[in-house]
Amino acid sequence: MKVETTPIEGCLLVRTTVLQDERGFFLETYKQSALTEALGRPHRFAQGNHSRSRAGVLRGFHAEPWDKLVAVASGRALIVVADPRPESPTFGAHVTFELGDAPGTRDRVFVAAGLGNAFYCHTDVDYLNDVSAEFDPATRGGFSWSDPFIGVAWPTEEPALSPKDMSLSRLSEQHADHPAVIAWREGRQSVASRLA
Ligand SMILES: Cc1cn([C@H]2C[C@H](O)[C@@H](COP(=O)(O)OP(=O)(O)O[C@H]3O[C@@H](C)C(=O)[C@@H](O)[C@H]3O)O2)c(=O)[nH]c1=O
Repeated sequence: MKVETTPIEGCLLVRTTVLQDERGFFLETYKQSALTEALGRPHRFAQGNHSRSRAGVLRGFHAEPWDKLVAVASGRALIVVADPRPESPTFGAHVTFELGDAPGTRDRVFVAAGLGNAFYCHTDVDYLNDVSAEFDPATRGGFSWSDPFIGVAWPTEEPALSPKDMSLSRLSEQHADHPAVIAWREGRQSVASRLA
């Protein structure tokens, strides 16, 4: 298992090694020591979640005050992690991963508390996530999947969304006075350049 950093601090790619044999495969889903070393801080998981979605569903962006380790157990999904932390040098930027059945991978994505994540289902999808705190609806945050300030190249402009996700406001509205939002609005700086 190899844990790789990404341009967004707190978003890690947990590269798994898939061991195939005549029965199928085996893989380790995470190792506390490898994650702790890559994160530079201790972590623990307190709850496990499993959702099933049909093809064309998009869930997110959800920004929650707990760490998450996400995976696609079956089907294939586009996983997107965006940075809504106003003090972060990568505020508004995003990274993407294709997880699940080939051409996706069996890797996992670690999403630190405070980041936002979303996924789009290319097929029917079983999505797993371990989280570092028990669910508390009062502390959940989120922002719109379709904010041009974030600029995700989603596979469709008309995904199936929950009413809650449909009603989320844009990050660029939540932080309308942020210098990066102003620069983007005035056409002076693209958000993608914040990853450089
Ligand atoms: C997240 C969660 C939801 N629920 C309930 C609330 C609601 O009645 C039902 C469905 O909730 P939601 O519509 O918010 O579920 P969903 O949109 O699937 O939320 C998930 O989105 C993806 C992107 C993630 O990464 C997850 O961590 C989680 O935020 O399940 C729990 O009971 N426990 C939980 O931990």
